[in-house]
Amino acid sequence: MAEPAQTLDGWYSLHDFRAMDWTSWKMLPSEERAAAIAEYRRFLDKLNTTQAAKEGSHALYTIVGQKADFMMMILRPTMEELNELENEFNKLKIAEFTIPTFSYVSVVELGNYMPTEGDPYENPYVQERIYPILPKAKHVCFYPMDKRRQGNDNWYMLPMEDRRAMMKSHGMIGRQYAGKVKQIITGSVGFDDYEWGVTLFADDVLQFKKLVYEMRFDEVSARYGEFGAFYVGNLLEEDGIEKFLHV
Ligand code: VOV
Repeated sequence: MAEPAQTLDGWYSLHDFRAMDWTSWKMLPSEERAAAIAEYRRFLDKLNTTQAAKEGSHALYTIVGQKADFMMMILRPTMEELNELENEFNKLKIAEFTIPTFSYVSVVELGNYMPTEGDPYENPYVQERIYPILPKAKHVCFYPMDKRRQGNDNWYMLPMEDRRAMMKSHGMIGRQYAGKVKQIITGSVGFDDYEWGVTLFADDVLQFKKLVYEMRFDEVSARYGEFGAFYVGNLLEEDGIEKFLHV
């Protein structure tokens, strides 16, 4: 049996994609719409308080294309907290006008392909990576992915040294995008339908295409990567919520 990679696991993650039911939303009297927006903003204020205390993080993006209208990504120390927040959102007035289109449950993960010194959970670099405060980047890109397990191309049958060498090459490509793209890799084996969620943040949306394309030529993606649906979106600042929901 090949040696499994050890993972360092941080905050639990929920990506929640919603479409808006604009027709019903438009039919709501304007004062009720305003009250629903105010209630949603109070919910976001609560998330902001948690984030300021570094007890979790969240991000809000509009989604381009028909797969969804917006996405909330929420990070919390426990799965229970994620579930509570999901239910809390679903009980808000605004949720009555949203249609869930996709969700993804995972946990922020760092592998041991690039070893660190000492107790990794005490390492400030590791802590920053597995308990990340999500950046206010202008754009987000999310997709789930697997490593292939087919015939001769079975990632999980490869010796550790081979996988480590390939992950090193992967990391070298990624490093060229330092300062342009921030990646958060969340592990979802046992939690959701793919093995990882890839969430990328960038101010220049074109960098997603350049990075993902370049990685397609790298062995670990070219030979072993299998991908789910891609979502791309634009930052929804809290003071932009009213404009987004204006009808
Ligand atoms: C922004 C760039 C960037 C950088 C710097 C980067 C670096 C690294 C390093 C150093 C490591 C290994 C250690 C660890 O942290 O686990 C990883 C790990 C991983 N990556 Fe990555 N990755 C990037 C970016 C990046 C992208 C764009 C993708 C999607 C692949 C594609 O083709 O679309 C990806 C995937 C992953 C995955 C699924 C894992 C876990 C694989 C496993 O088998 O465990 N990743 N990644």
